[in-house]
Amino acid sequence: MVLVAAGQFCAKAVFSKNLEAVSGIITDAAKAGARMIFLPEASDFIAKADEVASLTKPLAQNEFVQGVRAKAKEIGVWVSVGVHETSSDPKRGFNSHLLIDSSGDIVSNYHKIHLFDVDIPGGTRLMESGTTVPGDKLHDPVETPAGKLGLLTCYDIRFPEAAQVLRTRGAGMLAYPSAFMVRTGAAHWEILLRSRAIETQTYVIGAAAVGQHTQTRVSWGHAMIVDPWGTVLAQCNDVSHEPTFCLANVDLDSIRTIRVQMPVDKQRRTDIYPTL
Ligand SMILES: O=C(O)CNC(=O)[C@H](CS)NC(=O)CCC(=O)C(=O)O
Repeated sequence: MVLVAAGQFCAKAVFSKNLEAVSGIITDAAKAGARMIFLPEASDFIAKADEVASLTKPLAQNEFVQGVRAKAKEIGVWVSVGVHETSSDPKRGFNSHLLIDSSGDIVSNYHKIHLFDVDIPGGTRLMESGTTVPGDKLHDPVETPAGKLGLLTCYDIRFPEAAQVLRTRGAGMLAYPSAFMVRTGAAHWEILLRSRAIETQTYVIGAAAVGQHTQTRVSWGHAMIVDPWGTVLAQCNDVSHEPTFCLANVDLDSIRTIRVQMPVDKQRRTDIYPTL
């Protein structure tokens, strides 16, 4: 059994404030026994669309990233965290999901492949591709203290193929650092996390941004940890938008048991539909 934490807080446009918030989450979750701490998408900052390009930095010059790496090393925990990162396009950066080990080293850096370009009349309009370059690959799952972890991000959760590919490559746990809209979050967030967990028979960790980031930007929160049976083991509430986290145990034996009892991965009809 390995205790892990899913964090929730409200990032704003100031890196140092966001670093303070996640440092508190990392310290307190580690004190509670967590060995891996998952933080939301865009934890370094969430700002108005026209401010994103000027705030986005190379990882080496991002004081938020350097601060989280130092904290992970100081406390001796692994951290998954979403941040912005410059690309070769001066106007648009990557939406990066970093996995940092307990030495403070970045052991994987996944660039979100599905961008949130959505226009719901009377609801959400957000064009992520205006500020972001899509990634072009999925990375192999990484061996961590809580087993093999596959990295995805937020809107990627609507594309079950990506989860399935990581499961096929050995993932026992999938992390989706997120900043879901309130409207889509209320309707879909928990169902999507639980669906991916049930289909892939993996733990699914949804660290989540919460609350009012800018005048027009609000996130749903409800950070949660789901087990391979689809049970919500832990979740943060949306009553307070203060930095917080929820905790649950990852049990590698339970993954094995469920996969033996219901061997969906061996029962795919790839004679009828394509292998991913
Ligand atoms: O770029 C940033 O600052 C942070 N990125 C995000 O918040 C991204 C892109 S706008 N949000 C989502 O993907 C929400 C998905 C969602 O809400 C859904 O799938 O329903």
